[in-house]
Amino acid sequence: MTDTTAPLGRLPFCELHVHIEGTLEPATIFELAAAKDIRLPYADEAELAALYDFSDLQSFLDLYYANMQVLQTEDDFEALGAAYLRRAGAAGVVHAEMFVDPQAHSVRGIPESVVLAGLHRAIAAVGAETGITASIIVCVLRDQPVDSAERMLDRVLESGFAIEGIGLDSAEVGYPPSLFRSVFERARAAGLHAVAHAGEEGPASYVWEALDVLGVERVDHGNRALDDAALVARLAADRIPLTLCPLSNVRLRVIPSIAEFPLRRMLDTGILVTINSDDPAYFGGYLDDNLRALRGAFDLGGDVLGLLARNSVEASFLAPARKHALLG
Ligand code: HPA
Ligand SMILES: [Zn+2]
Repeated sequence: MTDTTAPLGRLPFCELHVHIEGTLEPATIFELAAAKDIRLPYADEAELAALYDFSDLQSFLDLYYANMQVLQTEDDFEALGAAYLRRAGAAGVVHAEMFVDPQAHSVRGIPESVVLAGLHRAIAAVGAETGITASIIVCVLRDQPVDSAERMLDRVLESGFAIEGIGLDSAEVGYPPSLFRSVFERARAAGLHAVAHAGEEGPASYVWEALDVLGVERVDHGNRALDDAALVARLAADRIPLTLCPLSNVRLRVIPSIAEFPLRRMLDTGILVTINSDDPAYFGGYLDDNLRALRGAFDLGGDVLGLLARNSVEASFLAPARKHALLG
């Protein structure tokens, strides 16, 4: 019998694909709404939870953006970030690179500086408490105009807050990465790392564009890369990591069930794959829950878990000395 109770064990994992707004738990949505006198369109948590039955990425995004209305102040973003970091740290995550969607907040009148100040307070507070480290990757909403992304980047850079990188997320099909060439060029010139969601619902050609037009160093999801042998060879040869998200793939119907998650195929190609939670409050679990689901489905041995932990460290943007210390 495989022991599925302690999936992270003592292995040091980095989480590289988690949307901080996707850690907003139903109970917190109701608490924040009550505190602010916001009328939610659901009577209680059970009615909200019943909506977490998604048919595709867009059906999830509609709820994800609607629920963000309860996030308004620096304190709200601090509490959101702190709750995630405590939860992740308790499961054994030693470092997290957290996505945030500034345009989803600025459109509601909440400046980038408020969002970033709250998240930085959370990183400092929980870091001091537990030793976990974290950084922030600001994501461009690819279904919004390029001009909106340019202004978001301007304001993030002007804010002076430390930012690890730029990413690309939201509705994928119909919004190829190449639309955002100029934004990514400026971000990389400003010293930011670059990543992008590609090949979750969109085709392998979007993964090529993310690499060759945006210059990304990691691809988020990237499942559809398996459709293209030349792309697989490129990802493996250049050691471009994929940040895979098993429970997300099941809940957004990218795959029919966890048993179809292409972990073995991915590992066999030699691509540097990592396991992540994406939007844990929406998709049924945090990083440890994702690993537990994989262990339940695939009878993974300690060797594979060890490899996934090492890959997560290698794929992170941590300084070489810290990587070395974590890799032992
Ligand atoms: O899984 C996702 N895909 C694209 N955009 C997102 N924004 C939050 N989660 C996701
Ligand atoms: Zn994602």
